[in-house]
Amino acid sequence: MYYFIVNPKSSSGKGREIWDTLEHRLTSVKCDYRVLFTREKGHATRLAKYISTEKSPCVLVAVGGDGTANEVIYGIEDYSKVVFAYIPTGSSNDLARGLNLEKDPAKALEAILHPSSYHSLRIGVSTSEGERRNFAVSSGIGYDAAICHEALNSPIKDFLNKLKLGKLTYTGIALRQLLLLKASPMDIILDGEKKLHYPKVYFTAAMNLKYEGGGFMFCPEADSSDEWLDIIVVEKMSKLKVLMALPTAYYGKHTHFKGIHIFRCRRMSVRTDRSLAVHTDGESFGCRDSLDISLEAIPLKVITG
Ligand SMILES: Nc1ncnc2c1ncn2[C@@H]1O[C@H](COP(=O)(O)OP(=O)(O)OP(=O)(O)O)[C@@H](O)[C@H]1O
Repeated sequence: MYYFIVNPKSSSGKGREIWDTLEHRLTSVKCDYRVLFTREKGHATRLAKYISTEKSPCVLVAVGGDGTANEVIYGIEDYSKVVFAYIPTGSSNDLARGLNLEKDPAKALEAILHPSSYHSLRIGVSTSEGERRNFAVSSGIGYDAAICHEALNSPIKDFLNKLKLGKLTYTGIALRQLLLLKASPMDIILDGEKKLHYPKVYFTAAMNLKYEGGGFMFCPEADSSDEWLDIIVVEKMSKLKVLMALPTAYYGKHTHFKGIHIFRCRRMSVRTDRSLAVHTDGESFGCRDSLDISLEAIPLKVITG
């Protein structure tokens, strides 16, 4: 049985239109399915929790942007009871890009109805002050999260999505946030052993997949099926240099810049002297001065083709 959790408001309202086309196909092939529409932030998590506990085993399909996929995964209580699938209808598409999923919704649906390949996706966990969030793509603190926080409430995103230029939202906001950006001291501990102190950090992100922010390949070696988190720390650069490094990150060539560090670990703790924006898969996890990141022990089975 297929359960579809659809965010009709994804990609500034286009999610509903895309779903109507997909549903036409589902009814024509007489597929056994149920659809549930999200009504507000956090609703996809509640729906996924209900389906994965009451209706499993099943295929649980998130239809929306990275935020909807994140909320659905966060709601799955027991990864061994569901197969997860994803139809991207958002603007940043980092989950689909990172897992090499079909980006065209109609083709993605065909792959889900006739699956031939699966991926064991290790899910990341961010915790802070007793709260936790899961992530499939990445979780970051500082500049990258400040961009996400602004994008979540941006009228520019709606406007550019309507012009099919949604990806530009993040570029525009990234430039604005760069002007406002203040570097912060950060203490970073990797696997409880390696202690790092950087006096002027712009951001630190734990990457489960290669891309975040709509295609920035921040950690070119990240592999979500392994037991490692790939970490990027960007520190002690002039803003002009950050501006020069950012476009090269689309191709993963930024790692040669002095001040950009890449690490691998199973656990990371970050401490700062003031609260900074935090994101999980581009969704806000508030502002925090402490953040602990690790990976779930059991992988989630994902249809990839
Ligand atoms: N019915 C709804 N009305 C308003 N917001 C919703 C609704 N359903 C879900 N949301 C929220 O919409 C936000 C954005 O969703 P999502 O990420 O799926 O789409 P997107 O922003 O278009 O895509 P992307 O993240 O790839 O840019 C999420 O925070 C989600 O919780």
